[in-house]
Amino acid sequence: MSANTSPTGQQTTTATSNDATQDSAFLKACRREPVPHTPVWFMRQAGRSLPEYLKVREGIAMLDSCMMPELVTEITLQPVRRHKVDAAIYFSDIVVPLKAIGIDLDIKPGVGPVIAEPIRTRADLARLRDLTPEDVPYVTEAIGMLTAELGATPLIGFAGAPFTLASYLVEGGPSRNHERTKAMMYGDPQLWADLVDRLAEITGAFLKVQIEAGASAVQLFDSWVGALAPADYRRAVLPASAKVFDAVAPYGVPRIHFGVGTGELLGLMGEAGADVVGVDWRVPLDEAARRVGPGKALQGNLDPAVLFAPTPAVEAKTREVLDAAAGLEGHIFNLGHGVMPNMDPDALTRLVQYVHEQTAR
Ligand SMILES: Cc1c2[nH]c(c1CCC(=O)O)Cc1[nH]c(c(CCC(=O)O)c1C)Cc1[nH]c(c(CCC(=O)O)c1C)Cc1[nH]c(c(C)c1CCC(=O)O)C2
Repeated sequence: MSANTSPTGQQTTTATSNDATQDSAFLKACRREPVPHTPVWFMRQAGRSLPEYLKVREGIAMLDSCMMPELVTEITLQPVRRHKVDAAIYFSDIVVPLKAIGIDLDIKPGVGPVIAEPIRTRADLARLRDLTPEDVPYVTEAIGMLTAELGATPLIGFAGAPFTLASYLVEGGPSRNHERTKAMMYGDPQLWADLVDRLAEITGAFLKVQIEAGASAVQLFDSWVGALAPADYRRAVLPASAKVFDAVAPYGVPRIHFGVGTGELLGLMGEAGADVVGVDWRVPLDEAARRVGPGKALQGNLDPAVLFAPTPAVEAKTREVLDAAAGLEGHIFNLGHGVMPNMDPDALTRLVQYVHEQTAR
């Protein structure tokens, strides 16, 4: 590692300045440079299906675990050791920055984030104060430990995008139809715009903390934005997501943008400012590339449920993904959404090996 100067003028020692990390297949693919093999990582690879994860998490609540740097380091490293994936993703959750600024919330096992007092009025907005690095000291500490341990393997930082965070905050928890969220978006456009703008500020600040600490790429999860039509996305969401990407642009680290059911939004999600667009399994990657347009890498997109089929079927479906990606300038292999809790970890390890073998150049 060597010292470099961050856009804020501070001297930092980060993984972004590590030549071996910069030469990794993952970062090369993000930059659309030639790679020795197609890089692979899995959304939600940390935790969930790994017995060693369940063991270290025993008796520790999800949100508490996110604030324990040594535990975060161990959990983040587990899938790298086991599966030999090409990148690590920082173990945390999209609601951590909200908790850090004082929003009363919890992550309920089997349910997801639950907000004690939802954000529904202009007065409620005042509870969404700015986030500073001092609010999340455990993030800086854990990422420092991680980049030292990871060596050449890049660390991906992440955050929830304004729409997906707003949905949890307005609904008060997980939602199938996002009724209250859309009611605010259509019924009080100014309040909605102010809410997502506030969330963009917080999210941008949270990603900056992760990059300053040593993350070499960031992913913005807009998991539930596929619920919107393109015109509504363009008007009510794109400006806020673009603000997040603009906030981290000066660092020059690759920015990945992902959502589920976003086939009709892929072009707009690229326009919001991503360098890499994540694609779920519903759109083949060659078609996704046409929708996104030139100048961006793609990430995806094996249907996670395929991992429950026998190995020959997994390999056949993986081959389809690789064939569709053959003409792309930059491809990062991933699932079309996250690892599921009851997935066989060995199937994931075999999948990494298979993609590496099939794409060795
Ligand atoms: C929508 C969303 C959330 N959190 C996240 C998203 C976006 C990704 C996506 O679309 O899947 C992102 C997330 N959450 C978690 C990570 C860490 C990295 C990783 O797992 O690889 C990441 C990247 C840990 C977690 N976040 C959560 C767990 C499981 C809880 C536990 O292990 O106790 C983990 C490992 C909890 C959580 N948190 C959230 C949900 C829907 C859940 C699942 C609830 C459940 O089914 O139990 C909100």
